[in-house]
Amino acid sequence: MNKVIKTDICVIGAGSGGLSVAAGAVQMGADVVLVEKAKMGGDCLNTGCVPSKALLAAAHAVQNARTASRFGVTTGQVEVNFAKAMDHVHSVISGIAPHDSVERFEDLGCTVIQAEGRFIAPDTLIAGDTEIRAKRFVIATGSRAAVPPIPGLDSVSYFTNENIFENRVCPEHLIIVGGGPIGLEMAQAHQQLGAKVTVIEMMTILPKDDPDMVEVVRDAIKASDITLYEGAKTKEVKSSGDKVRVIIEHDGIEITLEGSHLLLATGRRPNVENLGLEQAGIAFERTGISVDARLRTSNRKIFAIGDVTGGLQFTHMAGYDAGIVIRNALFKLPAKVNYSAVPWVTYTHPEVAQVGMTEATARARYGDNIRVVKWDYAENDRARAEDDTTGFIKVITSSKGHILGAGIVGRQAGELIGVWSLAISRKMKIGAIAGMITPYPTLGELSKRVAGAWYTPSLFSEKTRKIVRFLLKLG
Ligand SMILES: Cc1cc2nc3c(=O)[nH]c(=O)nc-3n(C[C@H](O)[C@H](O)[C@H](O)COP(=O)(O)OP(=O)(O)OC[C@H]3O[C@@H](n4cnc5c(N)ncnc54)[C@H](O)[C@@H]3O)c2cc1C
Ligand SMILES: NC(=O)c1ccc[n+]([C@@H]2O[C@H](COP(=O)([O-])OP(=O)(O)OC[C@H]3O[C@@H](n4cnc5c(N)ncnc54)[C@H](O)[C@@H]3O)[C@@H](O)[C@H]2O)c1
Repeated sequence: MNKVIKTDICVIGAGSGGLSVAAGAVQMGADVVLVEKAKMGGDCLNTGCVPSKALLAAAHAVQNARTASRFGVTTGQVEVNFAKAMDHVHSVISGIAPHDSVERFEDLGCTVIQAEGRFIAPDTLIAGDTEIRAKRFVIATGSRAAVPPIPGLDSVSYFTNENIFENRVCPEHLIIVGGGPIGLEMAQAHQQLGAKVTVIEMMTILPKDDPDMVEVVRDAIKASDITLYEGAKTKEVKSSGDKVRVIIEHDGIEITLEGSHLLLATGRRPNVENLGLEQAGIAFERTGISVDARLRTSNRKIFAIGDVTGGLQFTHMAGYDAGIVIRNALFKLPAKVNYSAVPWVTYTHPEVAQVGMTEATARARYGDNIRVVKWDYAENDRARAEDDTTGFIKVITSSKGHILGAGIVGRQAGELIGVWSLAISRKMKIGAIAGMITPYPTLGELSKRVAGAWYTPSLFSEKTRKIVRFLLKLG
């Protein structure tokens, strides 16, 4: 006989999205049941953002040591203990884990059930031996690595984001299929930690980003000894003793690569299986659960948020979605998502950050009725002081100066994009950024200078000179 719980909100999945809804809802007075079948914290904490950025931090430490001689610092031979780098990764995860733990959520007042959730009716979920009847459900079951249909893949062992952070031996030669954010972040991390790395991308790397910015990353990757094949077809994978062979076709030529390890970083699949979506009357597609602008599924009492909806798959988006659901489910407000000011960052060196429209999107929508301004890192004194002048900031505005989008490629691009997110979400004009006082010398001055560049043609024009000369004559 199943135990029956009646509750206000039942959240399925304790990752970035589910935890945000549960924590918010319970602290605002709702009865909340949280169902998680694996580790609390989901992908971001255990197999995504946190371990990848921690590994990159270790890799950057190595790179800084290797290149310190340009500052007159002698380090001697730089040695990497790969297992200790992974210890760092896991200590960061352990440090954050209490915040996402069962104990914390139970202390907040949630009922946490550690089992797989599956709908058996439009208003009932079963998890272990508990039947949960909720006024509202929130599906936040995330996504997993997509495994492409490459012949031979089932005969070799390979990494995905789910197991690569368990590896404690530096790969001799890591072959990565996929040149998106996961592929490139892992490529640089492993290359800097001492592995030989090859990336195979079927189209172009970072296909969702501005090609001008991607060009800067491509140059950096090629300069760093990572071998990159773009427009390459992965035809077959074979094992060869303790090695893996990957046969690709590139520029009409067949190439056999031999590596010690293989990583698949070829996109994501939403976790929609075994959820009983049909029993709950929830429509879904291969790309994810279909939702309206209020994040309601086709069963209006059930919401879906984060990666499982197949939209922009970022932790901050799952968190944003959670806020929309809380307003709808708890406060009965018809809050709708607005994705016009969503930033994203790929943490390569140089970093790539984007918010709002890219130049291509803006041109597709407004034709030539836009303005594009750029400013180089090479013109920034702080970037010079730190001997890291690669990159630029690019801002796209309407002809009247409304900010439509901004992209930054270079050092700390991710830290710099925030001001542009705020500007776009608050519908600011470029003058607001140009008028801002930024401390000297900071990379933040890049934003002010690019905004200033918007005014340069009119500010230093013959017309302005005539007006100034006239006014000065008045005494
Ligand atoms: C390598 C990597 C690096 C990344 N780096 C970044 C980054 O730097 N910045 C960024 O913003 N994003 C990053 N992401 C993306 C980010 O991790 C995801 O967008 C985010 O975790 C999505 O949150 P979510 O709540 O939708 O899903 P998840 O965090 O995946 O949580 C879903 C949870 O649901 C559980 N679950 C699934 N099915 C059931 C079920 N039937 N019953 C019970 N529980 C279930 C799962 O076990 C999981 O814990 C990265 C992803 C990867 C893979
Ligand atoms: N810094 C970040 O915020 C960050 C970092 C990592 C991941 N993520 C999130 O996770 C998602 C997944 O990352 P991802 O890099 O796996 O996916 P992705 O979809 O962004 O990129 C996958 C890449 O693999 C290529 N590809 C697909 N099949 C291939 C094949 N058979 N052979 C060669 N190339 C192939 C695609 O053309 C694409 O360029 C991202 O879109 C993002 O939402 C974010």
